[in-house]
Amino acid sequence: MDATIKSIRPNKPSDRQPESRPAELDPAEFLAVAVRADQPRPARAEAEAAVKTLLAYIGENTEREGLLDTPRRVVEAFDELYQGYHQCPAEVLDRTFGETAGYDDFVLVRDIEFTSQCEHHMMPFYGKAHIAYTPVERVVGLSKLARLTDIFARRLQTQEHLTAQIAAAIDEILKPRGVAVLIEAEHTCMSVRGVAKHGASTFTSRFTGMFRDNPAEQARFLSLVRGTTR
Ligand SMILES: Nc1nc2c(ncn2[C@@H]2O[C@H](COP(=O)(O)OP(=O)(O)OP(=O)(O)O)[C@@H](O)[C@H]2O)c(=O)[nH]1
Ligand SMILES: [Zn+2]
Repeated sequence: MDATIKSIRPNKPSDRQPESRPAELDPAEFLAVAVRADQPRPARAEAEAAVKTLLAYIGENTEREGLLDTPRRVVEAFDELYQGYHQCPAEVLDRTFGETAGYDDFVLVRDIEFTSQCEHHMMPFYGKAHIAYTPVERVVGLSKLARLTDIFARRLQTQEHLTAQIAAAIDEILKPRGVAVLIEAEHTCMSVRGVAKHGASTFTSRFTGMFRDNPAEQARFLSLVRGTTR
């Protein structure tokens, strides 16, 4: 059985949205730092105690030598995996360059590796993001598209939400002629637990502006992503 989910197809006219940004996306979530400095959060010691509780829950002896430092390590790993809550997408795309010699095609960065955590099970999903945008006069540093991907990936996510947030941030901040984002990923909550299907890939895409309105541009983006130029 082919478990691959493919949601990519050129938009039919009836699919076109008048707004490039989906209504459910709040600019506060894709433009700003997600955790405000004044937001109350549990102390680190409380987080470590919670890890100890989970260890006891699975039946472990929390006092054995090999586990003594585990709560600290887990909380440190969380700090790393979820650092995107403290990072600002708008700042990453802040620096642009104007000397483009009138460049007027889209810019595509393909195969941006990422790891994110699914918000249903807090288990990793990982894969590649492919991002294109068509600049208006100014371009952004290429690495910034990868940095933007990491900011959103290092938060609890669904793949659909991650895809939409990346597109919305680029759309809102750079105001390009269009954005195309395609993400392909494997979800460990689906491969190592639950239905346990290894190798199933999930594809999600978001097109705005000229990519949304012009199926030929979508097709050109998709063929470049697949490595087959037209
Ligand atoms: N749409 C979407 N679903 C996801 C994503 N990550 C995980 N899921 C799914 O979230 C669903 C949660 O379903 P529930 O029935 O509430 O939870 P569950 O009992 O653990 O489901 P199973 O995984 O089927 O065992 C599962 O079908 C997951 O495969 C994602 O990024 N997008
Ligand atoms: Zn999951």
